Amino acid sequence: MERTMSRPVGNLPETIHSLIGLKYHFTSSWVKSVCDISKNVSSSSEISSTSKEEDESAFVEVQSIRDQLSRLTVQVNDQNKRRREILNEFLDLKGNIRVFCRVKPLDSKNSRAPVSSDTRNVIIKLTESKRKTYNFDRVFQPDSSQDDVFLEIEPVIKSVIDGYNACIFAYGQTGTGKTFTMEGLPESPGIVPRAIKALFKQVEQSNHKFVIKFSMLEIYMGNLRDLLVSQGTKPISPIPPSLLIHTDPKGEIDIENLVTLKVTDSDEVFKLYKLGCRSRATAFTNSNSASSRSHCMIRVSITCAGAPERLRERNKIWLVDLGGSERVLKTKATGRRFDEGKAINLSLSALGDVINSLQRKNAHIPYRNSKLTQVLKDSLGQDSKTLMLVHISRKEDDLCETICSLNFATRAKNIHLGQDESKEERERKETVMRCLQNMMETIEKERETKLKEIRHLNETLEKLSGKPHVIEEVDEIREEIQVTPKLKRNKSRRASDVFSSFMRPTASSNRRLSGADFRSVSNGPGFKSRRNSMAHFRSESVCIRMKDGFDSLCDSSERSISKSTCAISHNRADNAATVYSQEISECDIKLVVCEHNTNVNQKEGGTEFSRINSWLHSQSENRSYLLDKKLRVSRNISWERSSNGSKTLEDIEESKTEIKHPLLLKDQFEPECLCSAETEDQILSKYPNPNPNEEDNGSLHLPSFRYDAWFGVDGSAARKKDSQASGLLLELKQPLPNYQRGLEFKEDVAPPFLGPQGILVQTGRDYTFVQKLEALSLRILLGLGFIDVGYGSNFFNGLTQQ
Ligand SMILES: Nc1ncnc2c1ncn2[C@@H]1O[C@H](COP(=O)(O)OP(=O)(O)OP(=O)(O)O)[C@@H](O)[C@H]1O
Repeated sequence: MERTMSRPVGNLPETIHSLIGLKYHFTSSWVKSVCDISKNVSSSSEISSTSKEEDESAFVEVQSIRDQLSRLTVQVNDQNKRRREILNEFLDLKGNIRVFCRVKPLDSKNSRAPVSSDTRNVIIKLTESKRKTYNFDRVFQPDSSQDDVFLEIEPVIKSVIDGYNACIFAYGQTGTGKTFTMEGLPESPGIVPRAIKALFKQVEQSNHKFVIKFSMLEIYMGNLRDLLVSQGTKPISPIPPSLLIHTDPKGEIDIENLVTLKVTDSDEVFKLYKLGCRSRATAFTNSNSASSRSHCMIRVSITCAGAPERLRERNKIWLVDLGGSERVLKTKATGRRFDEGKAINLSLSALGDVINSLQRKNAHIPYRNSKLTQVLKDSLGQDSKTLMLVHISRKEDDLCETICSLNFATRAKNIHLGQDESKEERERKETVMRCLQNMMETIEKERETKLKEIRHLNETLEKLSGKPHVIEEVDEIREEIQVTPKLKRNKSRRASDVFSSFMRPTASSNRRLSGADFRSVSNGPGFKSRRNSMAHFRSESVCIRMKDGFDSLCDSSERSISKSTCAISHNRADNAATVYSQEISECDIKLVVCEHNTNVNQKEGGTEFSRINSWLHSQSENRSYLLDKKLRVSRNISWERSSNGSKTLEDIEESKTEIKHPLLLKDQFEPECLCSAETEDQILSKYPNPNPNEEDNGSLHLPSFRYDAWFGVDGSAARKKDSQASGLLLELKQPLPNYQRGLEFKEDVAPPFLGPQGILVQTGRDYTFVQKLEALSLRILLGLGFIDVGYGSNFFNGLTQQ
């Protein structure tokens, strides 16, 4: 009853009515309350009859504005929908996969140019009497400006606002202007800055709230690299989590662990873009002084909820500056440059195959043949808008490459057109397109007027009611940074706590599953002191460069995607120039430390490892190999590369500069710790700073050691009785042939190793493999994965005590 009395006067009739409806409850208190209400009516109306009128008129006004706003919003949404349909029709006529050609101006006027062009054709003069014509959706002449190019791109950007996925990429021989077209120069910005600006402008003009996110990566030698994450070059540099490509149930592609930043304006994007560009792999080549050695890919993701006119709630556009196609014979590239060129050409050819299959509407589209096409899978084909800009040179010297590029482009172009159109057909199409374009412009103008009206009404509404007309925000608006791990690490309860030791994830899979590791390690508590800096080591997964040797050891052409280094330290997140795994093939290494008694018996050790090995081999998914290794620590040998040091140790050499106080490995860790279930902090607390006078400056002290190692389960290697033994689990993405399973070191493979302990492999590819494996294991030891490695002592006890 109290509540009824306190209601506004306007509710009185309603209140009385409701009370009358409850006649059987008539009581003296009811009568009293009615009297109170009546009193309230008279006193209120006497006191504020004027303000009541004002309130009422304001209320009516607010109500009417709200009605207008709703009406206008519905109209704008209808217009958006209509515009989307027209734009789509327009783009369909143009072709969902469109191919443009841009001809680079000649460097010198005297150069002979066997290439000429008009707005749709490129004509190649093969001989005096023979010409070949290639036609395109549009040809940009040498004097075309960046404006001209962007004018053709703009409709695609609009369709991105409408919810379509899109992909714009620059293809062509190295040095023909791909980066110029995509990135441009400060005085003549290219597609990327213009597209970003256009996107934000469209978003501003829209009546919906959009969430825009930015990511940038490159595909270098077949591996994905996040360009927004600083890539360490040294063993102690942070490990960026591996980028893994996933397809969700809707068929959308997501890249696990890729840093995705929410951006609110184009300036933010440009800053990130600059940052990403700094990490790109470029190099001097014969054709271009700053040649891109990778495919640089920018992803702008757009989310907009509650916009029924959009095709989908979440979509994206990829802006790709492809690595230059090149003939290695011509570039005379050798070594790494050669390998880079080879990797670029392979993926470009895979891209060509995909586009060709899409154009032909083949049942099978070979997306899986390269990382590039896997990443772009949902942005190529179907309703996605694809634009390829083929770049060519007019130089006579480049004629061969020009023809190759034109042939590639023609393959891509043929798809939607089937055969070349007749002149009439083309003219008819152009008339329709012009008509559609006019319709679009009219709609856009009307929409702009309505949006202005909405803005004005919103301001009035805000003045009257103090509240703007609310557009619902999407959840993600509040999201600042999104890294996309498949599973987030549960800090309070780890998987390894829950599962029996056999089922625990391996260190490597932990790393994969915890994309946020990188950040959480850096920021987490307990990582403050310098001595604790060892705690940041996460040598859970290490990649090994497996050049030619490993390639041919593996049967399949599919490569591992894992990459990266061996250790992580939060205070070492330097911006060093990027050097990273260079070769296509890699293998993922997991460190498993096995408990042995000090006086390890060769026979026992062998049996134990064989058992573990056979268990691992039975896990066909893992393709894991256990490599038995004997670890020996010596005080006298510093961490130096010897004069006859092997080339394969160059990575290790890099770490030299980081060593300030050589320590003994065993001073820092004891074998039992290596398989202990203790946390990193617990382990580290046992190892105080050996030099307490020294200031705790957060620097990393690497152990200096040499070790005496052998791999293999055949037991042929001699062992020193007093050595501590431990085990390494090497998980290869590709199985090694059976005969390769037992591997041992050769004496002079890689100082500072001791040896020889058994010479099984002396020359050739196997030798290279072993060399690299050895270098790798040393790196692992440097990072020493004593932290949660997934397989603890229980695991081994469980196996060996059977
Ligand atoms: N249309 C153009 N107008 C003016 N300069 C151009 C044009 N195209 C390219 N250039 C210039 O040519 C040089 C090489 O261009 P760019 O680096 O963009 O080539 P690229 O195709 O990206 O090469 P790579 O594949 O090796 O990275 C640059 O100095 C660039 O400014």
